Amino acid sequence: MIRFDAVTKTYADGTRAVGEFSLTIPSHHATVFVGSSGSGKTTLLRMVNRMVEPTSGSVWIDGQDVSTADPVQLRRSIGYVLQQGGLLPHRTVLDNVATVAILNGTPKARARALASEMLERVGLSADLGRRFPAQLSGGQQQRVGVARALVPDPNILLMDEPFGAVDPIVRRELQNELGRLQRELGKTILFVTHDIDEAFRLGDEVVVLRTGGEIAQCGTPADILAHPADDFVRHFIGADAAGGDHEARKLTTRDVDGQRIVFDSTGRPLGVIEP
Ligand SMILES: Nc1ncnc2c1ncn2[C@@H]1O[C@H](COP(=O)(O)OP(=O)(O)OP(=O)(O)O)[C@@H](O)[C@H]1O
Repeated sequence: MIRFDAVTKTYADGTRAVGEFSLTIPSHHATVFVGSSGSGKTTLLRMVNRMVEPTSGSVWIDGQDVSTADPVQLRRSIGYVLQQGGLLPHRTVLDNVATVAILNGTPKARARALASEMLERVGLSADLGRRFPAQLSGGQQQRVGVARALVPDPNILLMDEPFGAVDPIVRRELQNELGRLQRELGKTILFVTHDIDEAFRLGDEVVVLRTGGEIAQCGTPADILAHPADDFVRHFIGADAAGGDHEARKLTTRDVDGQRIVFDSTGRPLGVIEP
């Protein structure tokens, strides 16, 4: 469980990125922070592994205040996947994936075996492990980023727009794979995106943020779709006919063969909401 307790963040230049933010994130679920650029999503995510220190307030993981944890240990115990993979360019893919396990004290051979297994698990063949990151496609690099984060078997996985830089088809594939992995592994995932469709597809719980890290609405995708809290949320999820940034669409849900399907205004199915 991750708990944000009245955290705020004002950067050195005076930018108030997060007002006062409190939220409990349940274990073994995927929680998605979604909001437009500058709403404070990344700032909040990075408070969890202390890459950003709150100006006031605290973040707790399973009852421990993270400000009392050793930051290096903390970061090694939490998986972190970034938009631009963050892979080490001069190390092979296999070594990239094995690195954190080695740093955590796993013997090299064992770490490499784990890395190889994890590459397969994220849908990459073992022989890709011998390549260097630049010899992979963007989608493959993101899979490597996910594998690398999972090798130390962290309880928590932080994902900051991990699929933002790949084309829509690959993006959809990666989302599906992550959904599958999550069903298998049951990690506590905190995922940041500005894409509401991605948020609804991946989140058990979705937190819609306004500027300053203010929570506009928090709930399951079905709750938010069925009962948007206000005009801001209605607009953000594209459910208002006025459109704005999003293509105008009215979303509806319908139960089909025991599954809850989301449809757009033209009747096109957008996806299935997991029960
Ligand atoms: N190091 C920094 N110094 C000053 N201001 C910052 C810093 N990092 C972020 N900010 C500002 O804080 C606010 C929140 O930024 P943050 O990156 O958390 O938002 P975000 O919702 O993740 O945005 P994006 O989707 O564009 O990544 C923005 O106004 C941003 O310009």
